[in-house]
Amino acid sequence: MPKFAANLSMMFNELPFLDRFAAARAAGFEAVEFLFPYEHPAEEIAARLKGSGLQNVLFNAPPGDWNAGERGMACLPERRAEFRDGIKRALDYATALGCPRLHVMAGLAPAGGARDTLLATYAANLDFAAEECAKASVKPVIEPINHRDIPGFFLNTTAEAASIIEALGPERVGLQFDLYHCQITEGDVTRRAQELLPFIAHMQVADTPGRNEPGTGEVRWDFVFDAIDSMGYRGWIGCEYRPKGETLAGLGWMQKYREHDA
Ligand SMILES: O=C(O)C(=O)[C@@H](O)CO
Ligand SMILES: [Mg+2]
Repeated sequence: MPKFAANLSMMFNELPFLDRFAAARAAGFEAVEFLFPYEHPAEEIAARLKGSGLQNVLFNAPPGDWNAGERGMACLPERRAEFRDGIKRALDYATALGCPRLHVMAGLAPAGGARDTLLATYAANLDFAAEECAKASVKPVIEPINHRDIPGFFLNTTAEAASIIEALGPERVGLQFDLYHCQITEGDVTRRAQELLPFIAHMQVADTPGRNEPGTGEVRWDFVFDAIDSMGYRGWIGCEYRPKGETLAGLGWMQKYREHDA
């Protein structure tokens, strides 16, 4: 049975961030993910997790100046020191929150930047992240992102991600397989999931093209989730979608997975 985690950066936006934990638990979730915890003390988030009986299964390393458009810095040669500091900061949070996965965003490829240099920086930074994460029993994950949502993002395809992971060692760095991005960039999502299964350490989902709940767009999710389950994926699937209306009203698609569980 697929296991779904609520993405608290996108879901339950009717509430302030810290109140979304209890709301997710009341809606039946047992796990949550979010983009960035850094505006809140780790102890405060840990208390919300404990108080709601939730586990935190994923969050992101500091991305640089998000409001200025930055989307990570792992591929940026001149940001290596900042990248390293960010990984250490993220691991302090991961330790406090008991979180097993850390999403390390590649960043935007600078105009005119030589791809070989960016790739070498990306690999070296991920190697550093893998070393540090291993000490904290955390697995860093990388995610190919479509060019429509983040134009210029350095990592776009699952093939690129797989070749980087293969070089670094799939036991050290995993794939964050976001079916929404894959459907936009590549399609063929169940075949991709099957081929990439040995690399996948976390999944995320939203329907396409609107990035809303499963069932609001073009994909037949019953088929996809059954296929993912049958192929033996037992990790978390983060609900990284923007609810079309109120979060709770849009959770009908999950009902059959809960009823099956009972
Ligand atoms: O956008 C996504 O997809 C993510 O998973 C985020 O972590 C990065 O924007
Ligand atoms: Mg994602």
